[in-house]
Amino acid sequence: MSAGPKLRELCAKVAAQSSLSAAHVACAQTATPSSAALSMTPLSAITRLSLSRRVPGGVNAWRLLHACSGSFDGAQPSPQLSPASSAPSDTATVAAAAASHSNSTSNISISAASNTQSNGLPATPTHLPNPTSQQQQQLLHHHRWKAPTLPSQHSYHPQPHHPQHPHHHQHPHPQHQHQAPLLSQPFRRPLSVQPEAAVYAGPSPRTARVTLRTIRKKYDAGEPLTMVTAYDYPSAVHVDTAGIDILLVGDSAAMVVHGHDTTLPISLDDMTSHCRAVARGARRAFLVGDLPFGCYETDPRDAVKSAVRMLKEGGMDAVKLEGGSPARVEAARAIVETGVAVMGHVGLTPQSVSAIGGFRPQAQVAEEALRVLDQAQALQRAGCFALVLECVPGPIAAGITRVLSIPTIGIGAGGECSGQVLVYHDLLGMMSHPHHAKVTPKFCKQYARVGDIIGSALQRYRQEVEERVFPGPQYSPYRMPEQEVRSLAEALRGRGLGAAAEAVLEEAEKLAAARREAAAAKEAAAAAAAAAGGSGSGGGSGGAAGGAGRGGA
Ligand SMILES: Nc1nc(=O)c2c([nH]1)NC[C@@H]1CN(c3ccc(C(=O)N[C@@H](CCC(=O)O)C(=O)O)cc3)CN21
Ligand SMILES: CC(C)C(=O)C(=O)O
Repeated sequence: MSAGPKLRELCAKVAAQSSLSAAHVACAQTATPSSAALSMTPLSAITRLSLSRRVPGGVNAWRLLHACSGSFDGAQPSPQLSPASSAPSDTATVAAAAASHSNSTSNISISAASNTQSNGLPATPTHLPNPTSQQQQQLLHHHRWKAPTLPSQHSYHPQPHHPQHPHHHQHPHPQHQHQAPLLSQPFRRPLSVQPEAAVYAGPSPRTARVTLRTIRKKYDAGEPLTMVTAYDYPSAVHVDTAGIDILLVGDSAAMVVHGHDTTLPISLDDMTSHCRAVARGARRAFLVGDLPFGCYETDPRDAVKSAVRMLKEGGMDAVKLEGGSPARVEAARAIVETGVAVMGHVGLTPQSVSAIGGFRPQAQVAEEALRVLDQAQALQRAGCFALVLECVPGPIAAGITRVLSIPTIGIGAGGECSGQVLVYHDLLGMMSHPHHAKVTPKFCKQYARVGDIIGSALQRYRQEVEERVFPGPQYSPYRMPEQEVRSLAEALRGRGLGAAAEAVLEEAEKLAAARREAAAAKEAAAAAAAAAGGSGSGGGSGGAAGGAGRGGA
């Protein structure tokens, strides 16, 4: 199955361009019969797949190539190999070139020996048969979820992500997969109509998920726990990829997402919907779903039912409930006894806003502080794995944290808690408009002013549309062959639609002229770069030339 020296040479080029060691790109001629039998992938299939889908950053092409070239050293991908760099798409391009050079029937094989991670587990699919590109894509989807999870780890090093294309991925929830297939169905079932470009699938998961054990280890080691709220897919992706330990689908969604003034109106149905979206976006963080007002207070059995829904329908790992009164402690105990992890919440409990008379700081007198402490201890005895302490003075939080043997997660509770939580929109400065300033609590630090960025982007878009700057030729990608344009114009005239024919011809000519201009500018830039660099890589200008050719009127 020798593919000839040309393919070998091009494979070396693939390795060079992608910062892979040449050994990783094992060509067919070096494969032993057994490894060859294990892993034959027609490169032409990769070519078709990677070129047929215009995925910015070449994410999918990258993954395919990854799958076909064996594993990289160790479990962590090198930055060059992440979709954040341009290397993947280059790699795909060179691989495509290799395929066409060595004719489309050449095979590339994977060295079976190299296809394990440093933990000894298989890294990526070793066997890819010879299906259509669509089948091949599905196959990769299938294999992706077989990626092994590493043992629990403490320190998390966020991997570089493509800035515009954060790792989109479904939530694998491996433990659900093994324990109860039913639980995982809404989150991992591939769409029956799988889209051509699996942009939302992202690279295969490589990081261990945060579990109760991870949380316990961090707590025991005195390392601060991090928690942030998320309410939908993009916020979950952001929080998760930032390496936050715990992702809380908070009932603050009622306020920051739905625009209510309190958290009371949100329903359990709404919350499970938020949870599902979050579960699809998070792959590492421990997921906690807030039980909304009214779904757990009446009876411990209601509490259990609601909690079970949060896991079963919402894909959460645990639930949170507010309050430390005896009835709440009973509810917490009943849920824990059902086998669902519970996070408690004392201090300011926003669901009691009606009784409290506002979102006020709590436990500012000793007697009240002792009551909060009693509640915290009762919740711990009921089996809660952690507690949120909200809006209490730092010293009270410090005392409670010292006395408990489960972690406290503070919000407006000073720096001595075992961890901290903030609302996503608050810390990002999403609501920086003065109107919202009054609903952003004093304890929130704004780490950005994302609301300003969003506002100015939207204004620029509006302006460009109003001035007909957008879309322009650059964002008008769909072409019609010259011949077809002429036929269309003729047909339109035949129907007495001369004005429409004029419009067709004018726009076609305008776009063609813009393409010619762009191609000329690209060639000039390439020439200048070659003149300046001397040993430039001489980037392919075939596309530009083709464009100019097609555009010629
Ligand atoms: N965006 C947002 N961030 C939050 O932290 C948050 C929510 N929403 N919704 C649910 C609860 C409500 N929270 C809040 C909301 C406001 C204050 C606040 O501004 N308190 C004032 C006192 C107000 C009063 O006395 O009435 C303060 O000075 O702390 C505190 C916590 C915390 N949670
Ligand atoms: C503020 C946090 C702790 C919360 O409960 C929520 O976001 O609903």
